[in-house]
Amino acid sequence: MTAEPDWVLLPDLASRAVGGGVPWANDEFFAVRENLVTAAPPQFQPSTFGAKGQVYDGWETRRRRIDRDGADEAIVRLGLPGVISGVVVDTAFFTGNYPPEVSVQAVGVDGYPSPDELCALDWVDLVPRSPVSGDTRTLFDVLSDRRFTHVRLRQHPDGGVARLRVHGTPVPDPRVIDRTWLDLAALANGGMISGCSNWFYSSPANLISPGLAAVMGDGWETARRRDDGNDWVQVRLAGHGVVHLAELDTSHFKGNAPGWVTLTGLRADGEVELLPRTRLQPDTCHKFRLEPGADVAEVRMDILPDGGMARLRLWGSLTDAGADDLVDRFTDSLPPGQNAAPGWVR
Ligand SMILES: NC(=O)NC(NC(N)=O)C(=O)[O-]
Repeated sequence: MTAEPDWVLLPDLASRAVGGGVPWANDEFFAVRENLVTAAPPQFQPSTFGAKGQVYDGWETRRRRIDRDGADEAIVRLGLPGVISGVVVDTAFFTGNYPPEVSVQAVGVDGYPSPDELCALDWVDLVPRSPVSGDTRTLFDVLSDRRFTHVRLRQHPDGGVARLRVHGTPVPDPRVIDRTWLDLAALANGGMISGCSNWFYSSPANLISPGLAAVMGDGWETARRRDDGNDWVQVRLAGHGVVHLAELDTSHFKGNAPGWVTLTGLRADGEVELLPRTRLQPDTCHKFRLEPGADVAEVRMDILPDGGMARLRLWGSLTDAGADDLVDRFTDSLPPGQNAAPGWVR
């Protein structure tokens, strides 16, 4: 098996789990476009026929009879706009009906465009027209430092794709962030997982995803440890900030919540204790007020000894340097010539 690129560990910016959607497709005769961004892996049961044909967990168009050199297309709205490092086109279970070729384009747009307005925009090529196989995940590297809000998948000429995964780094819009009180860990605010001891069952990015976890699989869960160590996860905050309140949510982890937790701030000049060893209860959202102290850019959560957690929220404020950094990340990812100097919401 060949190793996958590091970017597959970056969050899926298109996933429904982070608010992604599919506002438009030119055709979805056999299977609806929304399946493209379903967070769960695709499933298939043979010989399940609905009114239109075999049921597929993906987006599937009809067989073209005119314009057989044309393409079918679907537009995906990223739940987390950001810089894209790679896309995965997954044709799982599409065997006699996958597209021989796909291409992917993207656009970065302000506001809330309608499907008609999106179709009329100038799209940038991310993946040129490229071959794919049936029932296969095909990974495409993307080289761009621009912030995109929407992605368009084209199937040449028609067929079915189970999932489109768009991996990258969220770049929040500072004009709609309150720098005096925000969740410094949240993906939506520019927080990122920067290290993790173990993600056997589920991804640590779930910890800092939007909303509540609906089931245990929506959180982060490690394998059972059989040594004397402990599991941990590290979060690079939205920017340098001071954390005032930690929200540690063990919802759905009933027989496998950690026994205890600590929070440690990581600074260039060493470590600072944010939360001393504290007992946790299963299936409970804990809120702990922290002594506001040193500003930190990264926080490590140690769970003792192992287990799982649904969400980690670190509420606080950005320092001036942290706020400047967030604005720079946004302006640096705008297209050339577009130098919006965003004002802060206070
Ligand atoms: N057996 C099929 O999958 N046939 C067709 N697709 C569906 N969904 O029935 C087709 O023509 O691609």
